Amino acid sequence: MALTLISATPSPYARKVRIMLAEKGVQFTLQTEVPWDSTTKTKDYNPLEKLPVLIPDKGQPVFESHFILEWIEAHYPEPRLYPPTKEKELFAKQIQVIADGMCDAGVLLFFEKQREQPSYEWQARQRRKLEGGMKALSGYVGDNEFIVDNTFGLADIAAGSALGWVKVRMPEYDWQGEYPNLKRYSAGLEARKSFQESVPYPQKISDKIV
Ligand SMILES: N[C@@H](CCC(=O)N[C@@H](CS(=O)(=O)O)C(=O)NCC(=O)O)C(=O)O
Repeated sequence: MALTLISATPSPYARKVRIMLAEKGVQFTLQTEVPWDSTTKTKDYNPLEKLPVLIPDKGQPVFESHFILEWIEAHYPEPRLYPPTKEKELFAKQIQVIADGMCDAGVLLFFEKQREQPSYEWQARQRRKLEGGMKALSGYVGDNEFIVDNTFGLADIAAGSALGWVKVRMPEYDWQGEYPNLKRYSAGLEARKSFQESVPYPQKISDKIV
């Protein structure tokens, strides 16, 4: 089955998908876009007009990153990247909720800063969510190399992608100084080939969006 992934250079959500496909050795075509520009093709495949979108050459487009990862694990089960028991799988998914939520808050913060009259209160609210998530991740990582059973998997893909995104998109946020264990954890993940092949970087947005 041929796969195409609609992605964007800074996208932490798309990076999760790129990392999982790479860790499973699944070949795919990377279609890099700016989802905020009128040139994007996302609306042709996702009624919510968001990337990532995974497009199999047979069947329906798959969208929403956490669902795309489940779809990949179901169709390409080896090597397993979801924990072996339901309880541990649910725990890994809860870590993904925290990681994705940090990115959601960070994205809202990023665009709020570009408004003609940014709301201080709204920025403070989003920053609290980001910082709260960071503290929670630090607690879950502890002194381990990986979060669930100290085995690389879904939780690390999600947490690692979120940390990599904050590092690029919010260089002023010194989470690595505040949480040395997260600095160590993130560096360990970024050394993996799947992470090295998908390092995020800013995109140029042409259209006015906020
Ligand atoms: N919950 C979604 C979030 C995806 C998302 O917000 N994607 C952004 C691009 S990026 O933030 O990942 O770079 C997008 O397409 N935004 C366009 C839009 O929201 O209209 C997921 O996990 O896939």
